[in-house]
Amino acid sequence: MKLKFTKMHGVGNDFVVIDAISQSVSLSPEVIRQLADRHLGIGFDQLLLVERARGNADFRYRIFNADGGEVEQCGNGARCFVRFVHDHGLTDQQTIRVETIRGIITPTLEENGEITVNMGIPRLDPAEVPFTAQQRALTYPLQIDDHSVEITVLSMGNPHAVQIVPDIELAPVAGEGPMIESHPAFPQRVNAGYMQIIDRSHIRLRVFERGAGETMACGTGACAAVVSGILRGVLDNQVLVSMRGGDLRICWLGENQPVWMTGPAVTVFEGVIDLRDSGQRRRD
Ligand SMILES: N[C@@H](CCC[C@H](N)C(=O)O)C(=O)O
Repeated sequence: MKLKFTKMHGVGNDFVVIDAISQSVSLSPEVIRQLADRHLGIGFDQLLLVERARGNADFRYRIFNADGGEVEQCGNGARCFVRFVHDHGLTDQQTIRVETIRGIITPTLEENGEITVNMGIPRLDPAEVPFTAQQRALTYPLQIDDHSVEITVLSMGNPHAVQIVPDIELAPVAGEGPMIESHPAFPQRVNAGYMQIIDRSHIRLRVFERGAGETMACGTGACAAVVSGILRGVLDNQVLVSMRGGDLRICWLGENQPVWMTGPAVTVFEGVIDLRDSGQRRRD
């Protein structure tokens, strides 16, 4: 079966986006893992499926990590989704309503080509993350091997654990990130964020993503880090988040308010892949 796809990125977080409205698409987790392989497949952090809405939204949007698991939310993916449906003539609306597993998001294509997304209200109750703490707290100690880290835990539709570090370049993202990601306190695993405060309106951020490893940028991670910094009293309401792949602008006015994210989305190339060949790309 031949499948048309578009390779895109949002500040370096890369995607394969597939129109599942005009093509019939059924991808097992194993095929997604093969396609995600950067040597034997196409290579991506996440795969996005553009589908017809089931309710009264304009589209449905499904997100799969490179490990083949379906997840609830993806900030950089939401911006690429908007660029994709516009470039492919699937809509001419500036603001579109998109169904995700965790409800509807409403991204807007701005005049300058950037995309602003209402990412929804952050969930701070541990049970909603999910996180095993009994009560809500500003930060929680998390025991990792022989040391403990102080994390803020919240859901942006997907789970995040954010810690403040003095220097992002020295943060133990590769060594510690996987241990936080699969810590038993997070029954559905978690995205592990490391934030360096530059000043009250600027942070640097690295994220070890659940199901994908460290990425060049994480949109929901940027939202979670800013919410964490505002709750801790070290950030203002509007923050520039600098990641290895580029910058996002995040705005949050406080509890029970949605988080707003603005940034670019870029198409890299269009392609066609023959899924009948994908079994031969396996390493095992
Ligand atoms: N890169 C994304 C987040 C993708 C999902 C995440 N890895 C998860 O498992 O929750 C973003 O830009 O938000």
